[in-house]
Amino acid sequence: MHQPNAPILNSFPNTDVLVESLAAFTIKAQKESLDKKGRFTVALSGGSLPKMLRGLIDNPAVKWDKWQVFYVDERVVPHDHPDSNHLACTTHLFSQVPIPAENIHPIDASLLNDLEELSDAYEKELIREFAQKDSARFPIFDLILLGMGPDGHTASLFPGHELLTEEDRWIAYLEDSPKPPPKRITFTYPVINHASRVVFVAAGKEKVDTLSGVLDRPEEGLPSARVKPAFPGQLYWFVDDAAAEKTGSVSHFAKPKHPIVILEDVGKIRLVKWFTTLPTKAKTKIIQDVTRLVLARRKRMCNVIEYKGSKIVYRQYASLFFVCEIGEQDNELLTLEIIHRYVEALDQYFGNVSVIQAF
Ligand SMILES: O=C(O)[C@H](O)[C@@H](O)[C@H](O)[C@H](O)COP(=O)(O)O
Repeated sequence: MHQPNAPILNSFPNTDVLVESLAAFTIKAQKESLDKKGRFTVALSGGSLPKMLRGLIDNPAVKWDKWQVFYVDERVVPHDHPDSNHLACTTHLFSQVPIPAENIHPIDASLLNDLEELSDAYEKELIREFAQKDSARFPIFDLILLGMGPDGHTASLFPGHELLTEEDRWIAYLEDSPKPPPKRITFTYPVINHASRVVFVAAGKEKVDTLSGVLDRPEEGLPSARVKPAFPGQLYWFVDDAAAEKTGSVSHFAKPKHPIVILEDVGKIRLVKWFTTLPTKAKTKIIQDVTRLVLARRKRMCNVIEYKGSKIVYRQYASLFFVCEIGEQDNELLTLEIIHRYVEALDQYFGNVSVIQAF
């Protein structure tokens, strides 16, 4: 039996870039699912997540009529209650896009007084969608989007709660949620961990310690660290740099002191990521120098160029050059490896990274 795939961590300088990348990722997942089976099954969380999906609004690539949307967890309140996750998703997303109402699956608001019936009814709603199509024992969602609370909870699975060990039910309920409101229903781990893709979205410095705990010390068993989609499922993290600040898993890659540049062979800059604050003039000069030096290289030449007390390390992939400026003491072979890993990660999202349009 295969071990679960290692999580893929993406850290972005701010939420706007995160939102854009999350939308691109979702559209790619949608395409893969539609190509395979003509529909796209998605589960959404509450909290800050609905707002993070704004990159999908006005995006012609989204085939809303093919989406079937469920809620990872829901607070047991009427649909128009300010605590309702369905209301949050409707306000921030569904009311602004052409999704057919029947493709959205909220809880049955007539059952709010009976949590057992409410969760059973939601489980049946899932069964109607998934049974005989994707799965028998557990549904296989194409995409589950999760948030993470500062205590490490995800969905409505809280630290130390008995639901962390639920193995049979698809949907469980709780009446003692530490995060208000106390009454909720939630996907269980078997459902989350059977998905094809699970994405955590976490931004802000209040998540920094928890994120480091979840990624660097998963053995501590925080609820978010228990999300490990079964092979071939894949777990992704979309976070901002503020949340990733202490995470060892990215520090070697996402925190170099110098820029990373993606340059097209015709001299066009495709992407620049700075890790230091410099005046615009100085940045422009560095980019001009890097472009000139790299494009003047012939194929067989060494991939390292000395540059004003630092080193420029580059690798060419088809028409794209991936360039890093590193310090004199930094290891160029390691940098070449890091570039390669970066290209592999990009490949996973966008397909062939040599296809310029992907950027
Ligand atoms: O209904 C809920 O409360 C959520 O589904 C919950 O699991 C949420 O995703 C996290 O608490 C993160 O919330 P933030 O993104 O607001 O921090």
